[in-house]
Amino acid sequence: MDTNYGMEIVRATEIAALTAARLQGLGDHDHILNQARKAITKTLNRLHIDGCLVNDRFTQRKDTYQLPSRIGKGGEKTDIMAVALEAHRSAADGKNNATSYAVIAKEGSIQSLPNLSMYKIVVGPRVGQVIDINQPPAVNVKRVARTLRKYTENVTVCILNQTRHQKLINEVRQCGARIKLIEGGEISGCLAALTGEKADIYIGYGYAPEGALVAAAMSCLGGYFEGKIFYENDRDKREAAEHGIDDFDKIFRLQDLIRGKEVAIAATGITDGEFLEGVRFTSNGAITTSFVARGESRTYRKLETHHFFDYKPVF
Ligand SMILES: O=P(O)(O)OC[C@H]1O[C@](O)(COP(=O)(O)O)[C@@H](O)[C@@H]1O
Repeated sequence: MDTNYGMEIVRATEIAALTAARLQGLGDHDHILNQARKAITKTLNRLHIDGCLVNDRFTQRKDTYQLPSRIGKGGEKTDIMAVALEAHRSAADGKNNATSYAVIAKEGSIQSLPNLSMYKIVVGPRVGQVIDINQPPAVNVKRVARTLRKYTENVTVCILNQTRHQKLINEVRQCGARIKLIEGGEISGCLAALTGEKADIYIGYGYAPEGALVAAAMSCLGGYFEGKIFYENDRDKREAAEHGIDDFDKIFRLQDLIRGKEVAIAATGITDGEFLEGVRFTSNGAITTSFVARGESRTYRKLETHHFFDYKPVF
């Protein structure tokens, strides 16, 4: 891509984060999600791109504001993913881990995925390709421990707090590793494992489209990912086939989800999370924490942005 779009899309995640943070804790799940989606759309639409929206989990969901299928003012053809507000229930309930994400990539390079569950294992570049999704969690945790030269007891496994993860949680407990249980926001849990700052490995079910976003981050930061779509019935398989998926046992890895290095990702924290701090309001504005990364250069920026509402009339 001709432009470093990372610095452009971070403005959109910042605006979505500021918008959502204003509604944090008010308890209205749909409203906060819709407002964040409107805000990110407005800013992304100012970009000089002809962006094709892919992997929006809320497409066709009734009562949810719909992002347009083409984004931008026109220009370079790109793919674009926008998760205006991940963990919207957490944000509406005033809980942790709500984050805004956007990804821009060369046209046709992002795999379109069905709106189905995906089991994922994510590790950072210091761990690399030692994991195997077909092995039990304890085996993978022990491989991570060995590679990082840590005692298993000192390995931190990030898991979403869901009832269907109880077996996983028990197995990890039995092997002695530490657990970081998060209430929502699997992407931020995966990114925590990628950077290795707050977790060493992420394991568990989430949505398939989120897998592509994690893969985009991995194209920029390194790391290793394996994901398997969970099919409950033939209808799920037909849905996957519409996205060009015909191998229903396929293990998805980075190169299956993001083709090439021409990708940029931005994220801004809304509530405090595993990966980024949430929005902090001040007497005259707010401070946001974001990260921006680009696949081609692997440059990774962490930004603290000071917003002054006197000069941002929309707030
Ligand atoms: O519990 P479920 O329905 O499998 O949902 C898992 C999903 O929930 C989340 O934690 C939060 O989802 P939302 O962004 O829709 O609020 C995602 O990160 C994750 O993919």
